[in-house]
Order: sequence, then structure tokens, then C-alpha cells
Amino acid sequence: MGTQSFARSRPDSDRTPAGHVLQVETLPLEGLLLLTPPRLKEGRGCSSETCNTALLARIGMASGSAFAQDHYSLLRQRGMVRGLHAQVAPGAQGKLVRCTRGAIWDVAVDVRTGSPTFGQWVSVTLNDENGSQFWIPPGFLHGFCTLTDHTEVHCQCTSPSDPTCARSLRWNDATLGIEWPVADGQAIISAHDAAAPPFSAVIDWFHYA
Ligand SMILES: Cc1cn([C@H]2C[C@H](O)[C@@H](COP(=O)(O)OP(=O)(O)O[C@H]3O[C@@H](C)C(=O)[C@@H](O)[C@H]3O)O2)c(=O)[nH]c1=O
Repeated sequence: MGTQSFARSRPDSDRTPAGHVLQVETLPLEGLLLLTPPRLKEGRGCSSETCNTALLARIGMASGSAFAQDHYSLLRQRGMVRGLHAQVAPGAQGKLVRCTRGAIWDVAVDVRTGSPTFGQWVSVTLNDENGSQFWIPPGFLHGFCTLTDHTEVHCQCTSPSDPTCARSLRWNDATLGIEWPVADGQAIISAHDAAAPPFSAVIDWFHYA
């Protein structure tokens, strides 16, 4: 199975209604985007428009106006891994992920049956300095590893959590060959994620359109 390391294409951009430029980067797996909203910095700190659904729809995120649930996670230690997770139909879920405190190494795996990049992965680094957001549409598994202690992750989801649609895959499956920033024996992972099935379990979870 081929692996795909992170490589950015030339940045594109779009403007928020206030006239500020949202940086939009396409990634090597079709459908994934890295969005970096502008931050207005001044002496007391900064402010940023973190979600504008009309703008997201304009840059091609069909579900940009359809977030149904936000999810917050606090992870106390560096080296904590969550994933790989996805929701399949009828609860298929797109995710817009950002790190509001500390830093994470975030990864998406293409599991769209028929996709020319099936089984390949892309990673990005999200942190509280860059404010970048990883757009992961339905069809991809998602996971992350904390790079700092006391890390906070915020995830906007296009459909509500539905345990009957939830699917997991083992984070360190050798077939995928994901180059995690933490060694197998040192990752701090939940019992549920440690017991997730291997890549061979991915049978028609999603179809490439
Ligand atoms: C605590 C909580 C969780 N949930 C959902 C969110 C998630 O789908 C599921 C399990 O949540 P946990 O926080 O226990 O597990 P967690 O391992 O944090 O799950 C998350 O992992 C990363 C990699 C993702 O991609 C997220 O979409 C989500 O699946 O339950 C709710 O809907 N409401 C809640 O109040």
C-alpha cells in the first residue's frame, strides 16, 4: 500500500465578507483541504473568523453550511493518539478539525472504494499558532497524535455522532504504514482504539464518486 506524505500545493485563497483572505490549500488526496483563516493581531492578542459557512460553500465544501455538531477534546499528555475513526452512511460525517491549545499531528486516510488513492494518507500539523483547520470529508478515516501536553482539539462535524455508523481502524496497521510522530510502544491510546480491526476490515465503507 502506498503512503503519501504531506506536501502542500500552491495556496489558493478566498476572501471573508469582511475582506480578509482565507488561505485554502489543496492536499495530495482529492477532497482534503487545509484552511488557514486570517488572524487579526494586536497588543492584547488576536481574533479570527473560524467558521463562515457561506465562504466554505463558496470554496467548494458542499457541506460547508451543514455542520450539525461540535466536539471538544482535552488531551493531557504528549503522545496521545486517537483514531482512526469515521462514520459511514446514513451518518457519514465530514470534519473540520482545529487545535485551539498546543499542537497535534493530524492524519486522514482515503478509504473510498474505487479511489485512485485508496489506502493513502496525508498528515498536517495543527497548532494554536497557525490556527489551521483540516477539512476531512466523508470517505476518509481521521486520527491524531498530540505533540504537546494539555492539548485541546475542536472538531466541527457535518452530522451528529451515531454509534451505529461509527467505524474504527487500527491506528498503526502495517498496511497503511502511517508515519506517526510517536513510537508504537510509547503511544497512549484508548482500549477501544487499540482493539480496532485491521485495514482488511474496510469493505465498501465509502464509494469514490
Ligand atoms: C463525550 C461525547 C462524545 N460524543 C461522540 C463523539 C465521538 O464520535 C464518540 C466518541 O467520543 P470520544 O471523545 O469518547 O472519543 P474520541 O476518541 O475522542 O473520538 C474522536 O476521535 C477523533 C479521531 C475523531 O475523528 C472524532 O470524530 C471522534 O471520533 O462519541 C458525543 O456525541 N457526545 C459527547 O458528549
